Amino acid sequence: MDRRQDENHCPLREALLAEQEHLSRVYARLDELRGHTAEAVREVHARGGGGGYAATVEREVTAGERTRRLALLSGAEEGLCFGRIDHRATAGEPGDTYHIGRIGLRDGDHDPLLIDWRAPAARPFYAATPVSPGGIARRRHLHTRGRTVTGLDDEVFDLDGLTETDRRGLVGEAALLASLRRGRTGRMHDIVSTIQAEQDRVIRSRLPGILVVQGGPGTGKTVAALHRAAYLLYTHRTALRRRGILVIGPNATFLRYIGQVLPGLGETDVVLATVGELFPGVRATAADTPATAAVKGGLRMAALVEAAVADRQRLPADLPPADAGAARPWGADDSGGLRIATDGMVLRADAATCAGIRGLARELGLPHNVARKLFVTEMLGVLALDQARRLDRPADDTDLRHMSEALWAEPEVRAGIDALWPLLTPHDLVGSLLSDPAALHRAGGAAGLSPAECAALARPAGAAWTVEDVPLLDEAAELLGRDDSAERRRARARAAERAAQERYAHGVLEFTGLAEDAMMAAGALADRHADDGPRRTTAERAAADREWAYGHVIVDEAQELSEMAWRMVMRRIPARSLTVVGDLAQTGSAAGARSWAAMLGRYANGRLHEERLLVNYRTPAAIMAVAADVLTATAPGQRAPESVRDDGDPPRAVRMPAGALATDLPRLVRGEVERVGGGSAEGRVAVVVPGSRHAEVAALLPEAAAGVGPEALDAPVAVLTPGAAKGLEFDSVVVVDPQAILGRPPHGGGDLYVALTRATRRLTVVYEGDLPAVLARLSAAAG
Ligand SMILES: Nc1ncnc2c1ncn2[C@@H]1O[C@H](COP(=O)(O)OP(=O)(O)OP(=O)(O)O)[C@@H](O)[C@H]1O
Repeated sequence: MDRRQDENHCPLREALLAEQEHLSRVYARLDELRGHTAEAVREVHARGGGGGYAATVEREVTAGERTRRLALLSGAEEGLCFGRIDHRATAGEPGDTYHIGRIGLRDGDHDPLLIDWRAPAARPFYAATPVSPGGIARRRHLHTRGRTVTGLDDEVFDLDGLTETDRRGLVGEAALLASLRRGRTGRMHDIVSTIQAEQDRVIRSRLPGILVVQGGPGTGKTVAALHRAAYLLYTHRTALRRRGILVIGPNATFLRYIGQVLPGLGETDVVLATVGELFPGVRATAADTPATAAVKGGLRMAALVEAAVADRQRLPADLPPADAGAARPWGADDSGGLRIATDGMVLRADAATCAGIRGLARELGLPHNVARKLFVTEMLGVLALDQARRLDRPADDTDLRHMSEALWAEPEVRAGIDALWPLLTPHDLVGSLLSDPAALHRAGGAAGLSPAECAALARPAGAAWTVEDVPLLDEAAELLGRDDSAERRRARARAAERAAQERYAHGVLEFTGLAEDAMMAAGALADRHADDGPRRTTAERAAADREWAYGHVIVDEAQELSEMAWRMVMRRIPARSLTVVGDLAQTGSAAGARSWAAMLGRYANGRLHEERLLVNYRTPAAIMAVAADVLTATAPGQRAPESVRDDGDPPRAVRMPAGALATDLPRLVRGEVERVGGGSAEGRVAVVVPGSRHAEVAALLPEAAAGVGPEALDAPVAVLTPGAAKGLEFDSVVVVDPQAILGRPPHGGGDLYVALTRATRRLTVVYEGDLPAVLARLSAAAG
């Protein structure tokens, strides 16, 4: 707080009055624009449904734009204006003053009333520091409740006569700290009014290339990444609205935790997904064991899947024998050729011919299912020729083509050729590979896997997909491709029609004046009319399409992604425009990252840029000191962030013998609920337990949300494993059995570090026997 501010001092009252006057003008303008826009939406709907295609398109463009605008204006009520910057006076001329807010507004004369926080003119509000004020004389934070100004918080940058130390002391932390001390609600909030300079650098980084944001727990990586999405959509609206932004998070709970931030900022063209959901049609949530995950996440799996595809392109001699007693009309003959009994005769293709056709099809370098077309055509040609010979019937090319077609209609012929080069789905290929130890060893051998590694991959047929399987499915889809020639013929016809529609849409955009706005690209508009199906947003279309190329991808908790997962993610973003946020000290997955360069360098083409966030905004210093000890002991190369908060209660350790857990733990947890929230919606408690004890502890706390699903965010108490707690935060955290958490391979130290750093106010560690040595600071505290 500016030290000149004091309740009895006139300048403050005057300043409050002046700000109130401005805020009232801003809200009056907002109301006015809402009224106009609502009226405009009503007007376009009132035009009715007549007028044919042209009128429908025009109506839809206009209605869509106006509705979007109305939603933006309606969503900007709370905290609409939160700051102001005063530029330095120059040559006797007063400097410009701008008010900063959630959206941009101009008055009736088009003069700016409010600058959107993402606009270049707002940048100094976030970037100015006492050392480099960037032409700013003062930054003011406005505190408001509803439409009333309740307080001011000034940082003065050109106050002569202050020492450097005094200037640093002026940095207005009041607004930030007030925001950080609020109780947690189970939902992340936006931070537009208090973005810090180091975070602002991340948010406004250039669009192209891979930006890695490495930062310890609570440094605002997630929240900065989400604001970056909003900033990019604002700054590169045309390109990104069309292609959308994909945000990848670690689990459904986390996605729900962050889910309100972007809509809260007025942005909806964003797909939120976990790695387990990136393959359309599969929603994997189960995880493999660390040993299996370590093998499955490695890049050699790409070679393994490739070898598995090649293994399904067989020669007759490779075909598995028919089951005992089940005679098959097709199979290998004595010399390794193909024999097919059909329509009263036996047709043959010798071994060398089959090998030659397979070689030809492979040489095409096309995906398996696409190259199959050539394999089938050639094999049918050979069989048709054999048939003609056996019938002693001369046949020209036209006859042979007809005979081939007739043969393809015979089930035995189809089955015989399918056995050599089957049409495969990714599900067939990966499912049958993992449940067939012999096939695993063949493909594994070709990919350089040891027998033990192949054995680690094996599992029963029909097992549910795991998160680690999803990149394999994606890899398989890539290698298998689709035989889409018929589809392509239809697409060519549609494309011609669409080109005509796009030309028409251009006309509509110009006519309605929206072309200028660039909010609606003609292509996107034409897309919406290209089929008769339900109208879908960019986000919906992108989520359903495996081959969708996004405009930007944000990956949170990125340290958990394996090499194979990154391969899959990179297919979604051929332009390689990514924001990757994570903390190498928190890696829990056996196949996760140990170095960003090692994980991502191969995709970056020299454009890998790393930013570091070093200040922890979540965890009070006393709790962070406990976590830092764990980090030092278990990951000596990593550095814990500095806490900005020194409030909160002293962390404590509570010894609870096994026999007392059933009565004492529920009592302790109830006490925490009372302390942090008194039963109100604000104030939340997490009990973090090792995976091996989750069920046992959850059973002791029946009122808690024990699932790992999003419902964990709705109850006042959640029982979570360290993995499920990743990225979340709670007012009070109770860590049960730290020794077992520490002991879990491969990254028990990282897991305990994650668990301890979820707390915003209170930390309790419940242990049996002796407290682990890495938590010695706690026993001193308890003593
Ligand atoms: N500038 C800021 N103003 C207000 N709150 C902030 C700011 N920066 C971060 N926070 C708050 O700090 C908390 C931690 O932020 P966030 O979850 O983004 O950290 P993180 O680096 O992703 O942590 P972790 O690695 O533990 O997942 C959140 O409650 C966030 O809202």
